[in-house]
Amino acid sequence: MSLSVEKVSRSFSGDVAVKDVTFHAEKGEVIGLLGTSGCGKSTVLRAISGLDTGYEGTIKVNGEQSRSVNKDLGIIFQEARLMPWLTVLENVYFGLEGDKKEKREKAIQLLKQVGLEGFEHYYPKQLSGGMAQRTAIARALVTEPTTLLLDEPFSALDAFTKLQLQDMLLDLWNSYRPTMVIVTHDIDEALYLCDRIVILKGQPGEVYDNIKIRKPKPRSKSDIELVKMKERILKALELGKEPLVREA
Ligand SMILES: Nc1ncnc2c1ncn2[C@@H]1O[C@H](COP(=O)(O)OP(=O)(O)OP(=O)(O)O)[C@@H](O)[C@H]1O
Repeated sequence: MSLSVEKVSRSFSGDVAVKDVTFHAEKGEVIGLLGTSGCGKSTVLRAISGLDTGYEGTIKVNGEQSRSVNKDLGIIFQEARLMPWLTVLENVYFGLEGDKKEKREKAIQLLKQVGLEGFEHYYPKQLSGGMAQRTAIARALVTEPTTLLLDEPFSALDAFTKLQLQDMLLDLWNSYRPTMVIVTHDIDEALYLCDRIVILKGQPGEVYDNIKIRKPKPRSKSDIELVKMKERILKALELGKEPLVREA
């Protein structure tokens, strides 16, 4: 098991934000954490990342208990969070250790893969939102993490750029095969990218449904099975209180 989240609960000042959240990912599996605003998606992701350690329960990444920020993890946020005084290239290799020439070569290769060849010496203020996010994705992948955590990575982008970056992420996943957890509000995005969708619901947020998607990728957005799953997810987000399925 590449990622195991077992009965994770988190309270803030006595208020329970998420309760007994459990799900698992095989190596290279792409998990979508889906749910309405405030149900605790980012709270769960922060616990997995090791940025937050105040939770109850157990999280294991590659079999190891995760209680601190881990080199095996790459994190991508909604905003690119680049360092403004560094170039695109320097931002990408900043966290790498070792020989400078090798670091630069690795970063240049990643920048090529995210479509930023020729922009290596730009500064963040010269980039569009999509270019900044491409840089952030290159930075997260340059260390070749086994696990990539993405917190609403495309939600600040325009619709067209978002579709382009979803395809780019699929290509990168094909090259590096990290296990991924993507927090999103966007059902279409989850159905396009994910092998499993975990639906959180309620306050405190609990796992309401856990749907395995066996369709090979890339997928057609009008695929009839995916359309049916979308209906199931919409229903899950609107109706009912009891969990449907713990894990398919
Ligand atoms: N550091 C914190 N201190 C206090 N409360 C917090 C903290 N982090 C999260 N919460 C609370 O936990 C609950 C879940 O928040 P979280 O951001 O995880 O939800 P979310 O599903 O990611 O929401 P959104 O989709 O709007 O980003 C909310 O009620 C939020 O106010």
